[in-house]
This record gives sequence, structure tokens and C-alpha cells, in this order.
Amino acid sequence: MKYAIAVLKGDGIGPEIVAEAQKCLDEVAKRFGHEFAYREALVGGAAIDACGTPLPQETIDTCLACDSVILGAVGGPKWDGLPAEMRPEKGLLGIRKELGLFVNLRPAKLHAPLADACPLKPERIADGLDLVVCRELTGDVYFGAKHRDEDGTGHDDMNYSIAEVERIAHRAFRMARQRQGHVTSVDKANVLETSRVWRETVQRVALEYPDVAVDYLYVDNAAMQLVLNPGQFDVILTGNLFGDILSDEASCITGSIGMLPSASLGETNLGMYEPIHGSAPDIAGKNKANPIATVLSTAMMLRYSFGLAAEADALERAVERVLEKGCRTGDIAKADERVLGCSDMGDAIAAEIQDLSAMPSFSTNSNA
Ligand SMILES: NC(=O)C1=CN([C@@H]2O[C@H](COP(=O)(O)OP(=O)(O)OC[C@H]3O[C@@H](n4cnc5c(N)ncnc54)[C@H](O)[C@@H]3O)[C@@H](O)[C@H]2O)C=CC1
Ligand SMILES: CC(C)CC(=O)C(=O)O
Ligand SMILES: [Mg+2]
Repeated sequence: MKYAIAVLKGDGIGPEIVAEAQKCLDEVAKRFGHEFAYREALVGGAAIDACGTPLPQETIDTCLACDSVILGAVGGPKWDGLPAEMRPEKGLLGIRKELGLFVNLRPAKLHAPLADACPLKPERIADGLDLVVCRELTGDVYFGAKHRDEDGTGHDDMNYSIAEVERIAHRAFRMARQRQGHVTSVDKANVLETSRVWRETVQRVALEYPDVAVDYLYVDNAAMQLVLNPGQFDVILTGNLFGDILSDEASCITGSIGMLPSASLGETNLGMYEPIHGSAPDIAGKNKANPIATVLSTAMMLRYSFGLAAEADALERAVERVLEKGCRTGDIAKADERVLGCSDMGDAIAAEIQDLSAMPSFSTNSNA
């Protein structure tokens, strides 16, 4: 099959990590007999520099004309002084909104070979870590009105409508049915009106899923529980701001933010697949970034946008195998371990895909 993929590399490490993900996808295409046709478009700082805006209309049109979107990351110190509407991050928020991507799935899994890279004591991860943050992506304080008073006071309007909470809650409960059947809804309902709307709505939606266990945590407690006993979580259902923060926290339990993929989804098959991390200006251009979060994001793309489960499994298995073999970028390496560059890690994963014959559980023509 032929698939059109919009490629938004963005800024900082964005181009480096996306190049490695494409390298791995090209191996998947060869092995399984698909064609991935890439269409590059600009977003973030790169778009500001070339077109004077963080989200050109051409980029939106390209994404809408494709079957899926891969995004690297946006932002960097070069653009930090720009007004809010002109910042690179506005381009990312804008493309999520334009494509109607209100669900952001951020799975956090502790890969066994990386147990040493987890900063928690072994007893805290005795139950492992296999959770998914189901984050609402096109509402909350990120999209509310912003302004500054004449005296310099800043305002960000935080709001959630019942309909916005309902649609993300249904997605979380349906996903829990495919997993361990447990949703933890996270809010700040003891203080925020938006959170009271959130909690009441989730409680109502939960009645439609009597087979799913549900509990409710305030976000401050959730942040603590995540490091005390991360194994208690299955699906964490939460808003845009809290989900952004909790997923970065969850990522470091897996060893590094460079490990965590995400899928941004809406009502159609068109999804955007993006690592959860940012543009990492401190390591940009140095071939030091971990490309695994981006590679695993494209595995989510194969599964969710293209329905290619065997191909997604193969890509995920290839990542597992390089970790088992001891391949490590700097962020997940122990002091005495050899450190691979971003492109070496991409090469290693691509080589594992080539070596599919050594993986008896994968047929190379199951979906071709
Ligand atoms: N989705 C996106 O495009 C996002 C963009 N940003 C933007 O990125 C810029 C930098 O933000 P920060 O707060 O520094 O967050 P960041 O996620 O870019 O970096 C935080 C730390 O994690 C490290 N890191 C991140 N990704 C890594 C990878 N793949 N491999 C190894 N190490 C990695 C960085 O080197 C840094 O030490 C800002 O302009 C911010 O607005 C931040 C978060 C998400
Ligand atoms: C850069 C922001 C717009 C969002 C963010 O940090 C994220 O989605 O992880
Ligand atoms: Mg973030």
C-alpha cells in the first residue's frame, strides 16, 4: 500500500530525530512491501524564519492532504523573545487545533533492559510501569484567551466545556477496556471550577462503563503517586496542562524523556505522531539525541492511522532488541557504557528491522 506522510521536522533536534524515524520506516516499507511518500512542510521556528509565521497555511493544507503527520519538535532560544502569537509553540498548538487532534496518547513503559536508567528505587517499580496518559489536547488554559493589563498583570483563561470533557473521557474509557480496565482521572477539583466540570463529567461518563474501574486524584497527589507507586496506574485521563506535566514526569521513570512517544488523534484516521519532548536546544546539532521516542511514535502511526499492526509490532520489537543488545544514547547510558549517536541508534534499529528473519513471530508480508 502507498501512504502519504506529512513530515514536520521543526527545530533543534527535530530534523535529527525525524531523519532516524524515516530511516526505520523505510526499512519497514521494504520488508513489508509498502510505500511511504513523504511531504515536508514547515512549522515552528523554521517556518518563522522562512515564511514569517509559525504555521503557514501551506503546512495545514499539506497535513490535511496526507494520511498522517510526523512532527519532530518546535522552539528554541532564538525565538523566545517573540510575541505570543508569533512563537514556534503557537505553530504546534495551531496544527493540533487545525487537525482536530483532541486526544494525546502518551504511553510510558519501562523497558526491562533500561531498569538501571530508572531513577526510582527498584522496590518502587516492582510492579513495572505500563501506563498511558490520555491527555486532552485542544482545550484548557493552553487555548484560553490571554492578555496583559496595563500594570503588567498576566491572564490566561482556563476553560473546559462539558462536550470537550465528554469526548476525551469516552476515549479513555474505551482504551481502558483494551488494557487493564482502570481509569484514573486527574484534576484539581478542590480548587478549580474547570476541574469540577471535568470531574462531574467524567463521573457521568463512567456510568456508561461499569466494567471499567475508575478513581479520581488531585493533580498534586497524582504527581506524588507517580513516583511512589507508578505501577498503580493504567490509563491516566487528564487535561492539557496536567497531562503535559505528568507525562514528562512519567517519562523519566522509563529512563529518559527521549523514550516516550505520542499519538495525537481526532475523529478520523489522520493523526499526528510526535515525541513528547521538546527541541532540546542544549544537544541540537550534536548527533546526541535519542531518536527512540520518535521511532516509537511512528509505530503508533502504523497502528492507529494505517491499521498496520504487524508492522508496528516489528518496529517496537526492533527497538526492544537494540535495547536488549545494549545500544544506548547518552540519556539512557550508564557511566561505563558505550554511547551511540542519534544516527547510530537509527542505524541499529533499522538493521534489526532488516533482520526480521531472526524474529520468527513476524511475517513480512502479512499486510502487504
Ligand atoms: N512538542 C514540542 O515541540 C515541544 C517543544 N518544546 C520546546 O522545546 C524547547 C526546549 O524546551 P525544554 O523545556 O528544554 O524541554 P526539552 O524536552 O526540549 O528538553 C528537556 C531536557 O531533555 C533532554 N532531551 C529532550 N529530548 C531528548 C532526546 N530525544 N534525547 C536526549 N535528551 C533529550 C534535553 O536535552 C533537555 O536536557 C522550548 O522552546 C520549548 O518550548 C517543549 C516541549 C514540547
Ligand atoms: C510546547 C507546548 C506547546 C506543548 C508541550 O510541551 C507538549 O505538548 O508536550
Ligand atoms: Mg510538554
